[in-house]
Order: sequence, then C-alpha cells, then structure tokens
Amino acid sequence: MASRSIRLAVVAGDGIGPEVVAEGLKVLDALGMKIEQTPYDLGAARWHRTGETLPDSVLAEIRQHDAILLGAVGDPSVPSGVLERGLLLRLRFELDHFVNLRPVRLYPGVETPLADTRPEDIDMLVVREGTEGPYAGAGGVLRKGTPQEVATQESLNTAFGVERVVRYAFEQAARRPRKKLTLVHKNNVLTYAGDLWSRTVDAVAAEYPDIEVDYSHVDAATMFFVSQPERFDVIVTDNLFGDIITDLGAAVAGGIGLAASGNINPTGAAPSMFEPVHGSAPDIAGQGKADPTATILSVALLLDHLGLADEARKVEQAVADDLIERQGAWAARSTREAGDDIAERVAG
Ligand SMILES: NC(=O)C1=CN([C@@H]2O[C@H](COP(=O)(O)OP(=O)(O)OC[C@H]3O[C@@H](n4cnc5c(N)ncnc54)[C@H](O)[C@@H]3O)[C@@H](O)[C@H]2O)C=CC1
Ligand SMILES: CC(C)CC(=O)C(=O)O
Ligand SMILES: [Mg+2]
Repeated sequence: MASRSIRLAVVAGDGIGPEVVAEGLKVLDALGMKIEQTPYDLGAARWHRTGETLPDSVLAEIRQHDAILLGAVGDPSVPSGVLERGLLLRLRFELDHFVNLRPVRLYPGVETPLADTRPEDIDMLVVREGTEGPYAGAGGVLRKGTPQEVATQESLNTAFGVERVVRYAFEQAARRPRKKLTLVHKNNVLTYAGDLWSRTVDAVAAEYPDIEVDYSHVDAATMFFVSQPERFDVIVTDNLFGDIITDLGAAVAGGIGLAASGNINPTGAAPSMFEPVHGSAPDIAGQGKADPTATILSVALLLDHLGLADEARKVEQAVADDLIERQGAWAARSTREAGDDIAERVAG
C-alpha cells in the first residue's frame, strides 16, 4: 500500500467539518506520503444549491477510493435528519460500514472530570454496530400533525448483522492485553433485540475461551463510565447505544474534541470512512475554536486501517506529545495553530 499513492476521498461537510479536516490533511501531508485527494462538495451548501444529499454518481466515485476522511454533516439551515440520514448514514449503509470503531482513551496530560482517575483507568474500545438498530430507518408516521399522530421508529437487528459485529469485537478483544468483552444493551426491556444480541455473544464466546465476557445494561453502563471506567475493555453494542455512550466516553476522556472514530467495512469490499465522533458544532463554526485533535486521531485510525502502522503510530505519538505539552492550554491556540503544532511534530 505504501509504495503507491493512496486515493483519499475527502468529505469536509458542514460547520467545523472543513476546519478540522484541513488540519487532518495537514498532518497527512507532514508524513510526506503520496496521497491523491479528491474533495467532494457534499453537505448543506450543495443541498441548498441543488437539493441533493448524495447523488448515486458521487457515491459510485467515492467507492473507487482507498478510504474516506469526513469532517461532520448537519446544519441548522437544513431540516434535521436530511443530511444526517441522506448523506452520512447513506455513506455508512451503502458502503456497509458495519463496524463503528470508537476508542475511548485518556491520554496522559489530559484532564478528566472524574476524580482520582489515571490514564490506565480509561482505555476502552467501543465496537458500535453501524448499519442496523434504530438508525436503519424502519418505522413511520400516521396522522401526522394531528393530535392523533403516531410515530414509530423500529430497531432492526438481524442475526447476520449482529454476529458479524460481535465476531469483530471478539477479535479485537483477543488482541488486547486484558481480553475482556462487555455487551452493552437493554435486554431486560428490549427483549427481542436484546435476546438476539445476548445469544449471539454467548455463542461466539464459546470460540474464545480466553476472553472474559460480561454484560451491562446501557443505563448502568453510563453510570460505570463515570464511577468505574476501568471496568471496561472492549464494548460491543448496538448503533444507538454506541452513539450515546461514546459521547459520554469522550467527555470522561477529556472532551469531544479528542474522540476519533472509524466506520469500517472489514471485508475491504468498499472504502472505510474515518471521522471525529463530534458533529458540525454550529455554535463554534468559523471561529477557529474547534479542536482538530479528534480528526487527526481519526487520520491515525485511517492509516492503521490501510496497513500503515508506522505512520499511524507517528501521528498518534505526535498527538500524545502535544497533549502532554498542552496541559489544559487548549484555549490559547486556534484550530490551525493546533494543527500546525501536531504537523510539525509529525514532520519531526
Ligand atoms: N458524524 C456527524 O457528522 C455528526 C453530525 N452531527 C450533527 O452536527 C450538528 C450539531 O450537533 P450537536 O448535537 O450540537 O453535536 P456536536 O458534536 O456538533 O456539538 C456538541 C458540543 O460539542 C462542541 N464541540 C464539538 N466538536 C468540537 C471540537 N472539535 N472542538 C471543540 N468543541 C467541539 C460543540 O461546540 C457543542 O458545544 C447537528 O446537525 C447534528 O445532527 C452530530 C453528531 C455527529
Ligand atoms: C449524526 C448521526 C447520524 C450520527 C452520530 O451522532 C454519530 O455517529 O456519532
Ligand atoms: Mg454521535
């Protein structure tokens, strides 16, 4: 992979998306690698201009790349859900990103709101299912706009979909020193879906006798994230629970500006997509206030995914060193200055 140029599709998106993506690309450039970047004009501006979210022809072009770097989508000027479903979720679903990989890690030097918590206490890998659950879009509305309106939003869980993500999570757990996997769900109430998830984890666990397996209801898991984060190593969970607990994970591990993610298609049949966990943050867009670190760490995940482990470690180390030096001084730098500092370290 390293010998030829990497074809990278870039979807900067909305709000702070373009600001943080610029810094992610700056860090990639600092590695001195051959990267063919194709920028895609997708997001609120295109929707206003053309009414399009993700035309089929653009999706077909994006498929021809090795990976995708995405900033964030969503804008207050566009009805909620239009871009989130029509662009972001469409990319995840069409490219079959069934693993949404979200490390939750407290880096040395980073302040956590949790008392007496050391970096070794917060080191988890959340494996969130990416193509099913309540995000699948099943449901509908009856008698809309009347006092008798009924809205349903169903959670789709298939044996195939659950098993493949659970297997992926076990593989991840097997590679980590603690070898522990926790299923997070709500199987005491969501009895149909929860039962499928629990039975699947039990069945796959039989093939991994060295892995300690446990279970936490999602409500209790949110409490443990704050009170005993050291309980968790690898977490496997559904699309919605994974979305929610990883914002909480970001908060306990130093803030949403540090949380990275990868939407992975482990089969390699389509490009995987890397993006910060955060959204388009319209409240700070255009002000140079966004922390680009989450995007830069997502670039490290992208490099790792492409088999460029040395380059990935270089980027991650540059971020780790920057975080130690930062010591709470984030507000003193703009988005661009933070990107410059990290890129300089990468360039060495
Ligand atoms: N993957 C994506 O494209 C996502 C898109 N969204 C969309 O983004 C829009 C805003 O959603 P919100 O719920 O407000 O979530 P958000 O993550 O954009 O912002 C939540 C809070 O975190 C802050 N924040 C986010 N990223 C930051 C960064 N890099 N540095 C410093 N502060 C940061 C924001 O200023 C805001 O106060 C909505 O349209 C939403 O649908 C939300 C989450 C993910
Ligand atoms: C905007 C949503 C579709 C997704 C989201 O919040 C996320 O993936 O973290
Ligand atoms: Mg989210």
